[in-house]
Amino acid sequence: MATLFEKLGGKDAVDLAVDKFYERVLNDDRIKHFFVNTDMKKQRSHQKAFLTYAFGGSDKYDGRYMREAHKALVEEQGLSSEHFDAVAEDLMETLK
Ligand code: HEM
Repeated sequence: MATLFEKLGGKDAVDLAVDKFYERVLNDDRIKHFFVNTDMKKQRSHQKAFLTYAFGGSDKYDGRYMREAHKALVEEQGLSSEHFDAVAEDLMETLK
């Protein structure tokens, strides 16, 4: 049976969606400040690996766990659910 990853269009589709998504995030005044010290080349590649894994396109993900990856942002920069909602909205707009 085709995986969700294949149904969504595979690598090309995920790559394009992630690139467009971060373009939108970095222009979003509600959340762009969280990314000022982030290496966006690495970030895009981590996110592609994570989504490929989440959609069933690979069976391993070597990146950090989500809680660990965002711990300092929560504790030191006040990352909260309102920022999550902004990210979710940007993702929905990207996929329209
Ligand atoms: C469903 C929600 C989210 C997912 C799936 C997600 C996914 C990821 C992944 C895969 C990484 C890379 C982990 C690694 O380095 O191994 C990461 C890092 C990061 N995320 Fe998220 N994220 C989410 C929500 C958010 C939100 C709401 C924000 C802030 C508005 C955010 C800001 C960041 C930043 C700034 C980093 C890089 C941290 C660093 O530079 O070390 N994320 N995220």
